[in-house]
Amino acid sequence: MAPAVSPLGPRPLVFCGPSGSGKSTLIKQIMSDFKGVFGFSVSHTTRSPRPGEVDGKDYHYVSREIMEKGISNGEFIESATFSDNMYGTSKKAVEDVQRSNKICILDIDTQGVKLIKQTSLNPIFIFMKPPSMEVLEQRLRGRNTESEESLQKRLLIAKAEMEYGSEPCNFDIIIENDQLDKAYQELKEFLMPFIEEVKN
Ligand SMILES: Nc1ncnc2c1ncn2[C@@H]1O[C@H](COP(=O)(O)OP(=O)(O)OP(=O)(O)O)[C@@H](O)[C@H]1O
Ligand SMILES: Nc1nc2c(ncn2[C@@H]2O[C@H](COP(=O)(O)O)[C@@H](O)[C@H]2O)c(=O)[nH]1
Repeated sequence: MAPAVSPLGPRPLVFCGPSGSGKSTLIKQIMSDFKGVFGFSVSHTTRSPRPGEVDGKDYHYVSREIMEKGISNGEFIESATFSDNMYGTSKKAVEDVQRSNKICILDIDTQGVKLIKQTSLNPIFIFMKPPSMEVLEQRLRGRNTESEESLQKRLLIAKAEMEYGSEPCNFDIIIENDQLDKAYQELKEFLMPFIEEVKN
């Protein structure tokens, strides 16, 4: 049975796309330009924090044991293993944002998207596409957050995610993130009706 999610507040947004496609960059920009409109669903993960990441803001960093316990207690809407680490969206993370009447933003992988589609959350699905696999690799390397092993795993997963992203009807919009400004304008234009609804 699909997990129950309370239909609170505005429709959430699900951002998906290969690691390095620019999801966090665009999410941060839209949240900063429209303060008070969006709230981020802070996921749980078993991966270690990167320099600059803040516990409770970027992720809830937890042990595998805690994560597994939470999942078996039914605390998560969805969860997945991505490149050897566990990630998951707790019901609380989404409900906390929805209760404040903000648009809840989820940043999740394609496994999570498939699971969310089986719930009553009814979000808008946005796929962030890099201009090419070569550019994706350059950007991931440039971010300097991954070991060579992790980078190769992420690039392998990216191929499958690109296929899922390009299948018709899996996403409400596919945004190619080539020039950052252009991708941001496209995102902003798409989201404007939802932003206006929350502001009014
Ligand atoms: N249009 C762009 N042009 C050049 N660099 C970009 C562009 N968009 C994002 N980047 C850079 O690419 C890197 C990856 O972006 P980002 O971290 O936002 O990706 P992500 O999709 O959130 O990745 P992950 O899923 O691993 O968290 C960052 O260093 C970011 O600054
Ligand atoms: N299914 C889920 N995927 C998630 C969640 N939080 C993040 N992610 C995705 O994991 C990868 C890797 O993220 P990173 O921060 O280690 O680079 C990326 O695709 C995220 O979108 C989640 O709660 N559930």
